[in-house]
Amino acid sequence: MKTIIQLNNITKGYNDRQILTGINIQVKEGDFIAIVGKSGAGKSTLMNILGLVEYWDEGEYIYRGISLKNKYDHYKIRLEEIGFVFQNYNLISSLSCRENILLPTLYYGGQTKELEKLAEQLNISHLLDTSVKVLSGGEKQRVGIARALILNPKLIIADEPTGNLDEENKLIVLDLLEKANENGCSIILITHDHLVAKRAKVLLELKGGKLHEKN
Ligand SMILES: Nc1ncnc2c1ncn2[C@@H]1O[C@H](COP(=O)(O)OP(=O)(O)OP(=O)(O)O)[C@@H](O)[C@H]1O
Repeated sequence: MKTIIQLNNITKGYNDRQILTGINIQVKEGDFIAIVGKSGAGKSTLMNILGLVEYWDEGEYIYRGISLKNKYDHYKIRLEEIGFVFQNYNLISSLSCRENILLPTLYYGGQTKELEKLAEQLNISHLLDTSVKVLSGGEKQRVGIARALILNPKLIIADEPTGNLDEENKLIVLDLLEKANENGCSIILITHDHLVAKRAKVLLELKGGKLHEKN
């Protein structure tokens, strides 16, 4: 399988405090990677760097064989290749589900997934014209996943996607991520939940600013 992202010895600190001390990871096509680690270990920081929303200090970020320049906005890769899912959903509450899902397409004239079909797969067709304000957590996260998938990303980066969900909705969201993975989308997620971690193909722990394989 082809490598999408490779990080070599990536470091990151805030105010002289080193958070990531040497991150090495390869994200390949078809991967489903879970990252666990204590609170404050730097998991979100790592995800933000992987998703090109935050800069790194030292080390190399290689995207599909090309070494990316630090301190440069790689918005095109972020927009066209990566879908984000968040624990607190990050939906715009004044908009409907349909409008939220279509947000990434406003800046992009390329190939999008058919909204109706996607909504059907995620079982939110009946909610498309409803305000996201009135949705349950599980429904909100399904809208969040639809928004992440609308531009056919190659990679989904999910920061605690099931953290706010009850058991039933957790399983629904996990099944949806697994289905996206079967359809060729690589997944990398952070979780505190061992059940979620077990469903991933690769489990890594962030500890002491480095990633360690965990079985
Ligand atoms: N923008 C920032 N400026 C200063 N410090 C920051 C910033 N972002 C994160 N930190 C610090 O970096 C450390 C790692 O934060 P991060 O959110 O990556 O951890 P985490 O492993 O995701 O934690 P949690 O599981 O609690 O969400 C924390 O001590 C945090 O306070």
